[in-house]
Amino acid sequence: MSFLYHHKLMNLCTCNFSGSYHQAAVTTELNRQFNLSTEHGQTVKVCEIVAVHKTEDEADAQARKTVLVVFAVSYVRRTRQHLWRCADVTFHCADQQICEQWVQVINEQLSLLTNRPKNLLVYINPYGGKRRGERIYEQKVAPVFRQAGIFTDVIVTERANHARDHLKMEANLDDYDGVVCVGGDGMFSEILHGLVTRIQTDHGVDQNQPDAELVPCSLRIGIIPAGSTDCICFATQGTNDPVTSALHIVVGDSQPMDVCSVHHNGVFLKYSVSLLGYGFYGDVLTDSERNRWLGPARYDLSGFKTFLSHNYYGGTVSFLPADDNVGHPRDKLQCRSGDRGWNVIHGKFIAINSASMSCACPRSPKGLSPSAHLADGTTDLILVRKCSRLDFFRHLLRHTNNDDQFDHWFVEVHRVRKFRFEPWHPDLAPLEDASEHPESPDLSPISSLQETYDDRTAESSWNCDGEILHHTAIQVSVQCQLIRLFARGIEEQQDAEVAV
Ligand SMILES: Nc1ncnc2c1ncn2[C@@H]1O[C@H](COP(=O)(O)OP(=O)(O)OP(=O)(O)O)[C@@H](O)[C@H]1O
Ligand SMILES: CCCCCCCCCCCCC/C=C/[C@@H](O)[C@H](CO)NC(=O)CCCCC
Ligand SMILES: [Ca+2]
Repeated sequence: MSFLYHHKLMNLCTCNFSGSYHQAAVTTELNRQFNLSTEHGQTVKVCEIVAVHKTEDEADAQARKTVLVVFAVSYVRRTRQHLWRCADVTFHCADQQICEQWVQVINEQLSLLTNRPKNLLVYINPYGGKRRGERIYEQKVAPVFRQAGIFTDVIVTERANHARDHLKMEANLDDYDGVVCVGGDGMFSEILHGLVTRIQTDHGVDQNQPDAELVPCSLRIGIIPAGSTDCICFATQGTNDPVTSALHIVVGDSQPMDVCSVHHNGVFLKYSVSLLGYGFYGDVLTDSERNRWLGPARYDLSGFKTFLSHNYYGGTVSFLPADDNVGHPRDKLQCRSGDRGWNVIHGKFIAINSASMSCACPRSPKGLSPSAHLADGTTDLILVRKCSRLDFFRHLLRHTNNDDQFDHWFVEVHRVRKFRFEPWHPDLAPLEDASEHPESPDLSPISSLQETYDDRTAESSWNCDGEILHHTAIQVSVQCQLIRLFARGIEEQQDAEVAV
């Protein structure tokens, strides 16, 4: 369709619109993004149109005692805090033919947007979060997909790992443009494992090889949040709202994302995209699994209990820093036993967290590592050393306000490509904890093995995106941009339009 033809059609339209609601003053761009603008100064990009359809405005026709031809454009309207809504703008015109031409042209323009999915495979976890997955999908998401003309095959899972196994072994992936997960981070993890494992199997890649070059997934994943934390959704969209997610899927957004592969002695354990946490977050998760019946509140209860128990764990962390992070001013680390770029730290830690994305969620809107990037091939390794309860409380509190949670003597953060962790075993424990912070008043160097023996026998577990890992000694490697989501990262707030 040529620019001239557009232009002619638009002129015709401006002449013929009745203008009762919105005048159609139209501007054009050559790159498929011709805009519809209303008298309110609002602009609708074609790439943000959900659907267009002819309708009848009977009430208005009766009031005016005339037959009006009407077409409605449903489009993405940005409201507050990254929320997207589907809004309608209605155009009236007296001429049936012009109206049909408009609908046809807009539909033609939409069909040129090849990034939009047409067929989706949807998995719903009916037991995630507050057990509202099915209702959320039927009431809020399915109508948006229907409106956008997207075909769906829907599977409501019957057991844990149903979705993972179906993707791994049964699903005919060629039939779909994407997979949609209705649930929380645990459900996302199932989809991730099913999809990544299937692709590697199809390409003959052995996931047990920590250095294997994994094949990226061509299918994008959409997340309809219906879980307890929904951190992957929140951190990639800025909100955990089902309609917003559905609209990001409809417009065909694409956000590449890093995935960490976790191995134990050369055996593949799990993938992680958000948090790998040993100590505090591992203990919170272990305790919370006993109280699943409490729903999302289980994390608050277990968080409180774990905070009170104030455990710390001995271990050795080794990591390979990302190139551009060498010499970071916040880096309090002096390289000890460097081995081809690896740094080694022995210590006692309240928490060891690896955040491959910000991990923003409603509990902590800026997340565990606010400036972590989604697709840069790195993960932020946060080491929280043994400190007083009050200090740890201050650190936690800073996740909820604007203060810098890394600005404590007992916290250090490194942007890394790989890391390893080895818990201390009594027979292997070093004689001295060489990495204790010298400025710390309550951390005098430990001189006797006996004094620390009890600490060193205790082990925590790893929280891997909300799942417990059954090994504590792990090797982690970031796989740059292994998957893509139907998301676009968090938009700058000034780009958002306020509702008219
Ligand atoms: N039909 C099912 N019956 C029981 N468990 C299921 C079923 N389908 C999926 N699961 C499991 O439920 C677990 C929790 O699901 P989900 O992540 O959706 O919710 P959540 O744990 O409440 O939220 P979050 O992970 O965001 O904290 C997942 O580990 C998933 O494997
Ligand atoms: C004094 C008030 C202090 C409040 C401090 C709050 C700090 C919250 C940081 C939240 C970080 C969430 C990281 C995301 C982890 C998810 O992969 C995982 C699965 O859904 N959720 C949890 O493990 C659940 C983790 C829940 C932790 C409480
Ligand atoms: Ca990253």
